[in-house]
Amino acid sequence: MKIAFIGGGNMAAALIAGLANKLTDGANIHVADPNAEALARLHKQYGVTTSAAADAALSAADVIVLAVKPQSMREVAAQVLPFIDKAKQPLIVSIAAGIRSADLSRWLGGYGAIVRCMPNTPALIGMGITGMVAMAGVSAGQTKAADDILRAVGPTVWLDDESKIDAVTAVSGSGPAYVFYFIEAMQQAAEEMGLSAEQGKQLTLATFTGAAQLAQQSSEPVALLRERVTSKGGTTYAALTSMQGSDVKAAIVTAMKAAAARGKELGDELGAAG
Ligand SMILES: NC(=O)C1=CN([C@@H]2O[C@H](COP(=O)(O)OP(=O)(O)OC[C@H]3O[C@@H](n4cnc5c(N)ncnc54)[C@H](O)[C@@H]3O)[C@@H](O)[C@H]2O)C=CC1
Ligand SMILES: O=C(O)[C@@H]1CCC=N1
Repeated sequence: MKIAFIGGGNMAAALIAGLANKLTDGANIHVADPNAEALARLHKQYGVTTSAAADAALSAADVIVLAVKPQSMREVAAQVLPFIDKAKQPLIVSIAAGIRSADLSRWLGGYGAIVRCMPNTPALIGMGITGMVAMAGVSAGQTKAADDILRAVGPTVWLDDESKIDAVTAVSGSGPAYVFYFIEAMQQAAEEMGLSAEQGKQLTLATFTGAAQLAQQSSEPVALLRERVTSKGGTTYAALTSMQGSDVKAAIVTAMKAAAARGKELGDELGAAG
């Protein structure tokens, strides 16, 4: 499979790490990006071919992954359009937050073979997860190709309704940042209570990994796992009572709804143009 990436930034690099020399040879991956340093790094690490902008190399691609910022998608669609081989009908995969398939299709002159995805950065170590949805014009073979590409970096969750992808963005797309934020807070507390930075990091990260694995492997609800840690009148009870006093759960729910609302707003704002 020949895959072209338009945009070779954080998320593209994470996807390429999972794909190159696994699903397909590095030499079968082309990356177009004006950032010469990013291209040099990707070429050195994976043997991908590169160019400073969308060019004729795209015509050979079976799949074109659009991995630029949502604000650049309309301009990038115009740059890509002349190089889409209409007879070949390559699959377009968009990973941009907010950008709706219908708007991208319009910017690509009414193109129908589009899959919209929301991956996340743990893809870099093969532990990502991606929500995805296909436009009606996507063939079964192309759906499988999109699934193969994203599954190279973790499980995929197919949606029946594109509007749900804003919720996926709020949960798993942005989610790693919430987890890192929680880790930062726990590390800060560990240090404030006299542990070294290294000890705080080790204890916090092992706790996150262990708790996540336990939740994953257990058939019991996560609330029950939480209750098992929480002895009445004990230390965990003191911490959770403090969190409830600050309404931490409600704050997290509100924050995630803000992420989903921003995804929809990006779609409204950017999709309205042209
Ligand atoms: N970073 C994340 O955790 C996630 C990001 N996304 C989506 O992935 C997309 C990319 O995000 P990041 O990789 O984080 O951004 P980034 O800023 O790291 O990468 C964007 C890249 O696009 C390049 N670029 C800009 N204009 C271009 C053009 N005309 N042609 C080719 N390349 C061009 C930039 O030089 C840059 O290297 C965004 O739409 C974002 O919504 C989706 C899921 C998770
Ligand atoms: O923050 C963002 O907009 C992107 C989409 C999901 C993660 N990063």
